[in-house]
Amino acid sequence: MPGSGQARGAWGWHPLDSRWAQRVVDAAGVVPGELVLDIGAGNGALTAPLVRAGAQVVAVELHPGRADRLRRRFSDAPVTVVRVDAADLRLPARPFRVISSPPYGISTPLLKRLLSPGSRLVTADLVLQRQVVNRWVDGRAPGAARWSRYYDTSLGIRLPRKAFTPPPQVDSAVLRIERIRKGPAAQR
Ligand SMILES: C[S@@+](CC[C@H](N)C(=O)[O-])C[C@H]1O[C@@H](n2cnc3c(N)ncnc32)[C@H](O)[C@@H]1O
Repeated sequence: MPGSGQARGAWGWHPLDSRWAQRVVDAAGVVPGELVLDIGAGNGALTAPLVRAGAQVVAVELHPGRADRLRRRFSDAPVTVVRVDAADLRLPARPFRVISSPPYGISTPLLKRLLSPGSRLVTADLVLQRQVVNRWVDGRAPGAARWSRYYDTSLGIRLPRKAFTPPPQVDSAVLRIERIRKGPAAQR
């Protein structure tokens, strides 16, 4: 499969209700001017409250129609829309945050990428399947021995199924990741 986003069914989605999107952004505590990646931005459910919070947003969206709609919707806002597979995303060279509700099917490769050596990730607030969040919080996720030296993980807000339309079959929560120490390449 050329990119995880092109897997069968990857375009099926569960957009976040705008009130829940606002809660996710409020809980993340954005400081105006921060660089925030919204990965799998869809129609901009999280992008909109991020803009209101004063973030400089990079909205990553692979679907061509959704990427076009994002460009039109946020043409007057500090939003850069990037149409790319999240698996191939080039990470910013300066410190950045991620606040996103990505497709659940790409959670693991996305997290591996964000936590890879040299990443300037400062925090991530990711809406994920609750089981996946538990694995990351309990230190059972792949590569924990390495990344847990540099990052803390914790359970953020829990989202009821009705926070999405249509409601998914699984429970969701925010996985909060915070850098505690600079990684080897980031120290240079
Ligand atoms: C679960 S939806 C969430 C949309 C939006 N963040 C929200 O909360 O309403 C995930 C989005 O990721 C996009 N997507 C799917 N695979 C992708 C990939 N590999 N790279 C980037 N975006 C992808 C889908 O088109 C969809 O818009």
